Amino acid sequence: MITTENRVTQLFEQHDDSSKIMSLFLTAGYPDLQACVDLILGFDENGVDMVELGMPFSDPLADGPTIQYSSNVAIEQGITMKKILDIVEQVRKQSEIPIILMGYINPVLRYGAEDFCRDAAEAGVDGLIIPDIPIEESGILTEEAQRYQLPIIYLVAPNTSDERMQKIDQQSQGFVYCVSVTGVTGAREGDEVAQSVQRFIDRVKANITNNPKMVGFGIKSHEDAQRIAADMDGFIVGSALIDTIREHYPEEGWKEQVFAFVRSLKYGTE
Ligand SMILES: O=P(O)(O)OC[C@@H](O)[C@@H](O)c1c[nH]c2ccccc12
Repeated sequence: MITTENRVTQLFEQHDDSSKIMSLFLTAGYPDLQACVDLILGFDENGVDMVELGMPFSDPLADGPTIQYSSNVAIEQGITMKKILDIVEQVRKQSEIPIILMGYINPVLRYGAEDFCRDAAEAGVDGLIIPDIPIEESGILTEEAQRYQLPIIYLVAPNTSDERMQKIDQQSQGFVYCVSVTGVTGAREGDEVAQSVQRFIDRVKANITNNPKMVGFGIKSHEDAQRIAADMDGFIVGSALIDTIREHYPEEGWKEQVFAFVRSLKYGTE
């Protein structure tokens, strides 16, 4: 159990039902280090409730082309674990927005599980999502995460059985990440996501009763989000955000373009 109040826990406790919680996934160090800090600070002022900061990895098995692209940009510019934690530290000087680190286990173990959890907690990280550790293998991180009061958030997907969803719900802390489609990340065309997703959402509702539920994958507009997250606590957008950054960076006024997109995701077109 996480004992002291954590920013993620607080977010869900204090949130009223008037709107869905919006979490954005941004690759750490994309489009460059300083811009990444500026974006997160701006998110806080433009309706974003939580940030998933992606730790770039050279072999990202679940990432679609957009996120792979942003990871490659960050890696080419020399992103490291230390620099990722620096980003969080910089943000924490000015903002209390909940930040979750998301990435693969390999770089975490290379850094050292204990050192990683300690440094992450000290920098002001509020939780971890490590998609490639299943609950059965979470022992490599749980004790350390617990020691530094870092919730570990687990994922469910359409191919997760009812029974397994219940197990994951028992172990997950903070919320459960509901991946709405099987396959890699990325904005999908038309109604593809909404149509296939309802059965999954119904199973999520029946089996995940302990934790708040966030839904992600393929959401690219306010309308998508309202439809897909109707029965969820909130939604996560990654690729559509990164595509928007890619479209405008570094032209003049690029950040304002990105923030306008972010507001439209949360509130609809102004
Ligand atoms: O990009 P999308 O389709 O908007 O979905 C978010 C997703 O990319 C982000 O949360 C994520 C990035 N890498 C992942 C690996 C596994 C699960 C989820 C993720």
